[in-house]
Amino acid sequence: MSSIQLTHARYGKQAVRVFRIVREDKWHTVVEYNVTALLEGDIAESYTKADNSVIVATDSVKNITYHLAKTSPHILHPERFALHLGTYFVSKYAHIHKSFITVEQLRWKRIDVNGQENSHSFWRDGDEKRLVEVVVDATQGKETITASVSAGISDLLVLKSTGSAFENFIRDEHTTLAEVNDRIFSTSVDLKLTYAPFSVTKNTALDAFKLSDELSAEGTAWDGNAVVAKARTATLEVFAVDESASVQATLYLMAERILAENKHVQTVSYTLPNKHYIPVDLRYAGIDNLTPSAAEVFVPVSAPSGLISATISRQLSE
Ligand SMILES: O=c1[nH]c(=O)c2[nH]c(=O)[nH]c2[nH]1
Repeated sequence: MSSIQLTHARYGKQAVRVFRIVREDKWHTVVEYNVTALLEGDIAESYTKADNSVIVATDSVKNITYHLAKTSPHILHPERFALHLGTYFVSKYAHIHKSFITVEQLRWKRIDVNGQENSHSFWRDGDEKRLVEVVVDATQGKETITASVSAGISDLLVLKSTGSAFENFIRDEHTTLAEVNDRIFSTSVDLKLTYAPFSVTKNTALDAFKLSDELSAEGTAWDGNAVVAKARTATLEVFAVDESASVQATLYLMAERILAENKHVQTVSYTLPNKHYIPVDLRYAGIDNLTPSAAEVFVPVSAPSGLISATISRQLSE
């Protein structure tokens, strides 16, 4: 008889919804996060022997998440909060060797009243999310903990009405698509940046968490709010001004600019659906709506869409 074994085990809480107000007198700042916190370690017997004595209840995982949302000085910085939370789990529990924290931040933007930012009123600025993924790895022991951080954005919907062509692709017996030198280009940007792994020290303080000066310098994962904001600007600006030969070519230019502007970013990954807009054929009415310069009425096609993705990495020797 063949034997079986547990080859992978990870558990925790997902979709922990956290809303936090930070008050500086009457000036309020708010964040809304969806947090997932998953754990690995010496937990096999909870699966194989029904032994719950190794389980930090997922309810406790949720409680720790809310506790830190109250006490962590880093709550307004999703990378820092995720690092604090992930390091806490592997530091507090001897048998937990790895934590996986993801934070999805929703967009609350301050309302402008007569050109002035209101101190306590916000609006939901679209479906875009800011994403952070942190893995805290203590499998080499609690004195040599390493953290890996990736961060980015998802669901940033963009469209340009010209400055995009698609020509010179393979034409064979399967081809029906016409070449176009002017088309609509629309995509929903998913962007992920990764940083080189770094070491963190064991930390069970619920109200403090620090990295070295070097690891918390400008442009590091610790500075993620600024890095992601800059990457977002680069994405939008390149998208807007590039005379796009294809989604692929524009994607590469965006990633190239992010790597050039952010020396601590190691890799840039984009996933870009090509959200097609098809000019309506009005020839039956004697109207030209098909030649690119005359195309004004389009059908937004929700499916299928192209799907273009790539990862662009910094050469290790750089
Ligand atoms: O930018 C594009 N890349 C493609 O690979 C592709 N394929 C396609 O049909 N249209 C497009 N557009």
